[in-house]
Amino acid sequence: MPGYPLLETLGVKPHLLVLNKMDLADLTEKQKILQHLEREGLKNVIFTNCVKDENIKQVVPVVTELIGNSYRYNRGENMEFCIMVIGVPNVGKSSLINSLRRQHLKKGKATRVGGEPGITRAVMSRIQVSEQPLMFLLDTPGVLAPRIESVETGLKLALCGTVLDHLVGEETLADYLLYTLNRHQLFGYVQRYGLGEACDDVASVLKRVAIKLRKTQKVKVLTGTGNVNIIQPNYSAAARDFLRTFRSGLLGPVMLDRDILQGLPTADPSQALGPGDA
Ligand SMILES: Nc1nc2c(ncn2[C@@H]2O[C@H](COP(=O)(O)OP(=O)(O)OP(=O)(O)O)[C@@H](O)[C@H]2O)c(=O)[nH]1
Repeated sequence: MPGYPLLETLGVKPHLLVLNKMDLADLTEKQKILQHLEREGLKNVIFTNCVKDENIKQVVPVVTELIGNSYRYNRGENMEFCIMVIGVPNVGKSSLINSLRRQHLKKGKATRVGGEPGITRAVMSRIQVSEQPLMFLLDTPGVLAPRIESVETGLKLALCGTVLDHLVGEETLADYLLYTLNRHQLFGYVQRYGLGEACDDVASVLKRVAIKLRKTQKVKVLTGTGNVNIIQPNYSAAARDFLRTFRSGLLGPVMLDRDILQGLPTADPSQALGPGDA
């Protein structure tokens, strides 16, 4: 995500950037991502998948080391670690806490998870995630920067489900999704919806999606000679399905911020560009 306004506020505190939902991201250019983040002052980065508990075991040791190396103001002999989980809505903050508990305490859910932004409504009491060291996490409601730097950044955030879809408009988002898939040459949607070939007209794509899902509705049209019933695709339902399919990874992993990485030198020349990265 471009811009880390919280970094200024948190600058003095040790912090770890957890990039979750790694299963949905195209990490072909992982080194470039890390380089870019380092240039922004973010050195401690872990990619995770909280659904499959991937890389979760790295979190506690890294956090322990970071705190160990930091100035322990007001801590005295208190050996407890209390850490705040901060991030945009729907990024997986609650899932991270639950995953850490599964890994370290063999305990399940402590905090509610949901597929929509805004599931966590209030700062909850601290939740234990590790015994040795004794570590507590505070789940917080998702936050977005008060000002989004550009319309495109806003659309990327919306595509990731950080705002409720209807606030942007499902069809607008579906249009941006189609544009993104075509730009990244991710043509999985062509076969999935039986389109025959890539298409940049969102209405045509949504029509196919609606027909495939049988999401069509009868509409009465008044003509000069009387009423006629016509079958119309349910574009909203089709747009919702298109977005859901993308967000579950079925249209392939994507790196939405690829444009930001372009122009950065590739650290490892053996890292060939993947299909769609031309
Ligand atoms: N594919 C994938 N989905 C994930 C991952 N982590 C969480 N999710 C899903 O993302 C959705 C949001 O997860 P939450 O943990 O509720 O996110 P949150 O950041 O706490 O959300 P808010 O409370 O709205 O701020 C849920 O449907 C999770 O199952 C992941 O690593 N990969």
